[in-house]
Amino acid sequence: RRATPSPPSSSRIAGGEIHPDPTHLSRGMEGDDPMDFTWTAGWEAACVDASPDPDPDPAPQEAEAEAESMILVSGPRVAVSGLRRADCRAGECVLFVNAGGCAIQGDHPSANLFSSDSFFQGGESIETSENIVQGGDYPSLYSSARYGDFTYRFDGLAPGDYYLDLHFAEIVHTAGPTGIRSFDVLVQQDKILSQLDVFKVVGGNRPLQVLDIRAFVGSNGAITIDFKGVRGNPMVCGICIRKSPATPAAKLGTRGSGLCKKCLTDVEISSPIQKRTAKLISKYEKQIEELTSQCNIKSDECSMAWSLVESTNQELDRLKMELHQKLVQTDNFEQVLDTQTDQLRKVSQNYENDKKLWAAAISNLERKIKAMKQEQALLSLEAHDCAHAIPDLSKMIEAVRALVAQCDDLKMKYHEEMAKRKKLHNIVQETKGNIRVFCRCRPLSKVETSSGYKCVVDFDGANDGDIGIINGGTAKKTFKFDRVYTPKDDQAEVYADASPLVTSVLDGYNVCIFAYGQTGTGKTFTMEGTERNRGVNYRTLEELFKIAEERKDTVTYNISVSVLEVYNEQIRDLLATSPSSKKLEIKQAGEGSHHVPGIVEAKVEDINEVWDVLQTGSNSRAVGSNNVNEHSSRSHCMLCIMVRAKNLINGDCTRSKLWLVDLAGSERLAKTDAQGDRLKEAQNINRSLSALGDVISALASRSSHIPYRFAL
Ligand SMILES: Nc1ncnc2c1ncn2[C@@H]1O[C@H](COP(=O)(O)OP(=O)(O)OP(=O)(O)O)[C@@H](O)[C@H]1O
Repeated sequence: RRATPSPPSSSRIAGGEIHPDPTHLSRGMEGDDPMDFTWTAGWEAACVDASPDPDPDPAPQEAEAEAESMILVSGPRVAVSGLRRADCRAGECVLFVNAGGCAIQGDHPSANLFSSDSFFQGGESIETSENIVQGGDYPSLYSSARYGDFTYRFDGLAPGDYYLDLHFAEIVHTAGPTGIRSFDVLVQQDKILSQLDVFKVVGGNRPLQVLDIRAFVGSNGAITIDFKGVRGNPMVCGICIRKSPATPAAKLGTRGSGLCKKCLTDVEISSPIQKRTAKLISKYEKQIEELTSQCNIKSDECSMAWSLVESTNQELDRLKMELHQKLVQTDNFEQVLDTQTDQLRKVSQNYENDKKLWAAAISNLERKIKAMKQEQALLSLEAHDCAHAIPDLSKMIEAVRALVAQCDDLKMKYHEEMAKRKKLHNIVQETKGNIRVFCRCRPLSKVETSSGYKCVVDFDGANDGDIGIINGGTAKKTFKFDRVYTPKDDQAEVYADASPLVTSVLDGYNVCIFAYGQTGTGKTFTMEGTERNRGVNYRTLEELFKIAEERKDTVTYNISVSVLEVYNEQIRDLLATSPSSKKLEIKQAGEGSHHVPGIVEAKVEDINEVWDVLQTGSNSRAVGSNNVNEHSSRSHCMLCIMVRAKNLINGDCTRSKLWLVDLAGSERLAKTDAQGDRLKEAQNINRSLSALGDVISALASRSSHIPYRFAL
């Protein structure tokens, strides 16, 4: 009958609990001798009765060697037969557990030989009724086993060195095959058996002992034995814990003796086990030698292989470097290629555009050539006709030359005539009088008319230059002028008499036009006028530019303008953008010629610039008010036009000035009721006008002394 691991019958399989025997262990721990267990009596008896196996069946050495190859540590030995009485060393034994089974009594009923299965955790108990071959003196030990993944933990042990004996038998897969079950065994967590395959070593229903496994118990007083399946479940039949004898097992030295670990002396070894151990050692030493020589060969091979690897790595590094350089070169080439591709694309585009343009140009040229050919054909015909007319052409050329000569002669005569005209024009002006006085009477203003004022001027003799002042019904008082303008005469008529003087200025003569009269009589209106009704100033400059334009082929003119104001005998530059601390003064440059050093001379190119200049001057002019005329100016405003002329034919240069003056009001002091600053202003105005009158009188009477200085 074969044992089966599952499902076991309740009577034959116990659950996986820890079942320490407190009685045994407490007694063992409490007593002075830890081996003083009741069940050890059975062992003692067994030892006494022990007798050599009459028919020992020595295990094949191959099987032992096979089992030893699974032992990872030095020291343990293998027995391929069951436990015999002769092997029992009761003096050393602390505990013998019948794994998976119950307690077994020895020859003395009072003492157990093996304790029942306890101290385990996990696994199941199994047993078999089949015969255990080579089962030794206690085959029932191998009829039961703990089966599965399980652990044994033995507590309460005195610290020190112990030996463990493990008893195995394959009682489940008794017919194999090899490798159906293999497992590891760890003692105190150190693996001592690796992939133990009991069937492989001894076959089914045969005992296998692994003896003398060393274990050290520390202060925790415990030994743990872990069984871990590699393939299938592990199983164990018995565990024996033995106290290490006082003299520990010595390492074998020479054949038949061992080296004591404590005293390092040779100890005689005579037991068959020790002999076998020595044999194994010799065998392993040979194997070690062989392995060492193989290892050396392999080391040399490794060394060579390593050198090869190193040289290969160096070559690999070199190749990597080369590859990197090639990649960099490739990148550079790609960039250059991209740039050149772009350039090529642009060139290609330009080429296409140029091609189109050239095609259009060629087409255009072809059309033109065609037209020119037609024209050339016509011209050929005309040329043919002209060839006949060449004699007439020569005559014509002669005639043109004669005309050119005649033109040059006429041109010379024209200039001579122009010079004469200029001279005669100015003689005429002088004949009219170097000093001419015109009188203009303005119309009554609306305020004056609505206030009931009446005109007291008689214009009956106006055409002859006479005006009469009707004075309260008595005989009228008559005054004579070079010309009288009635209120009906407009600005253009007033300017008509000033116009010839402009020609004189451009011919190089100095001219002065000024307006004189009481406040509010129309001086400013006459000289400046308004934007819609321009006065003498604007019209004069307009005429200047007009004549200059007419003469531009023969004379170039350079015209500049200054505007100044005389107020309270102080000169102020009305074109200066910022007030100057320097006092301006009139200097006499020659007889009848004056200038003001430092004054702004604004160069004007056309009449629009002139108007801007006149407006600037007009805005800057000092204006106040008094009770005669609210907007009357109390300063003399003087506009000076400087003309520089260059005759392009004969190179003559002239400089001349035209003064256009708007004098301050000439009313009498008593009539203005002026006081304070206004009185001072009026006094200065009257004094300057009086000096001007003296100059004019002296000029008119051709006096040898002209009192210019007082008038300055
Ligand atoms: N011929 C005219 N026709 C119409 N209105 C005129 C004429 N002359 C002057 N006036 C007007 O008379 C007023 C005074 O003229 P204006 O200011 O020219 O006098 P003024 O002599 O310059 O005075 P002041 O001495 O105070 O400068 C202005 O309103 C002006 O428009």
